[in-house]
Amino acid sequence: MAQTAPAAQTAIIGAGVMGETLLSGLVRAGRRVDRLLVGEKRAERARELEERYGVSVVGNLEAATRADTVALVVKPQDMGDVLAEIASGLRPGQLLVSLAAGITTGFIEERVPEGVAVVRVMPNTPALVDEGMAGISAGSHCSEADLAEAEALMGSVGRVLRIPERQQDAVTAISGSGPAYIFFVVESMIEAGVHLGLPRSTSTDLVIQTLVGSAKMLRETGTHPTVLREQVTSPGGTTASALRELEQHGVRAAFLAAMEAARDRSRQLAQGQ
Ligand SMILES: NC(=O)C1=CN([C@@H]2O[C@H](COP(=O)(O)OP(=O)(O)OC[C@H]3O[C@@H](n4cnc5c(N)ncnc54)[C@H](O)[C@@H]3O)[C@@H](O)[C@H]2O)C=CC1
Ligand SMILES: O=C(O)[C@@H]1CCC=N1
Repeated sequence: MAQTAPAAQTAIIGAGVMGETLLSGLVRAGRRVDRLLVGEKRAERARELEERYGVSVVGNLEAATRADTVALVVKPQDMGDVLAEIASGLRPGQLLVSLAAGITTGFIEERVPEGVAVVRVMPNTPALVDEGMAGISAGSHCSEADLAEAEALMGSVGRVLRIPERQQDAVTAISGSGPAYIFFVVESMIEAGVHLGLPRSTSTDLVIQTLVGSAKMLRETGTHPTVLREQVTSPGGTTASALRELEQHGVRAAFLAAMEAARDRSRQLAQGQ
C-alpha cells in the first residue's frame, strides 16, 4: 500500500501573545497538533500551552531541528540569542519565518547556515479572530515556494500582503501597532460616554457596535473614508461640531507623529536598541 508522506512540521519559538495567536489560528484552521511544536522559555507558560492545546513544548534546538518551517516569535532583543541557540540544528531547505518587529532578513541570514530560506512577517493581533493583516517579505535565498508557504501560514489567520522589505517599518507602524491605536480611540470614546452620563456598559456597547459597523461599511462598500465621513456630517450639525474639536486638538497631526515614532522605533529595534 502506498505510504502518504507525513504533513510538514511547523515549530513556533516564543509563545507569548503573538506566538499563541499563531498557534491557536493554526489549530483552528485544522492543523494537526502532532505536526506542531513549540519552543518557550518560561516553564509555566509552556505547561499552560500544553494543557490548552495538547501541543508538545520542547527545547528550541529540538523544535528547530525537527521542523520544516520555524516561526520565530520572540522579542526583537531576544532574536540574536535564539538564532545562536538553533543555528546548529538548521539545514538548507528549511524555512524560517520571523514575526519580530525591526529584525531584518539580513540579520537572520548572517546567523544561520546558507540555504536556509528566511521570510520576514509583520502580523497583528486581530489574527486571534482570523482577521489578521500580515505584510510578508522574502529574504535573499527565498524561493516562490518558500514565500507561498509563509503566505499560507499567515493566511490561516487573516489577510496577507506581499511587500518589499524596505516597507516593513512603515507596515509595522500601521497594521502591526495599529490595533492598539484603535483600542485607544475606543477607550477614549467609552470614557467620553461616561462623562456624558451614560452607564459604562451602554457606552461600551454603543462604541463597539459603531466601530464594527463602520469597519464593515469601509470593507463592504469600498467607499472612500472621506465620503463616508461627509455622509455623517450634516451641515451645521453635531458631527461638524465634534470634528472641529478633533481638528483643533491636532488629532490628525498626532496620528502622523505617532506612526512616524512607531516606524522610527522599528528601525531602532533593527540596530538592537
Ligand atoms: N503583540 C503584537 O501585537 C505583535 C508582536 N509582534 C512581534 O512578535 C514578537 C513577540 O511579541 P509578543 O508576543 O507581543 O511578546 P511576548 O513577550 O508576549 O512573547 C515573547 C515570548 O517569547 C518567549 N521567549 C523569550 N526568550 C525566549 C527564548 N530564548 N526561547 C523561547 N522563548 C523565548 C517569552 O517567554 C514569551 O513567551 C515580537 O518580536 C514582536 O515584535 C509583531 C506584531 C504584533
Ligand atoms: O509593539 C511592538 O513592538 C509590537 C510590534 C507591532 C506590535 N507590537
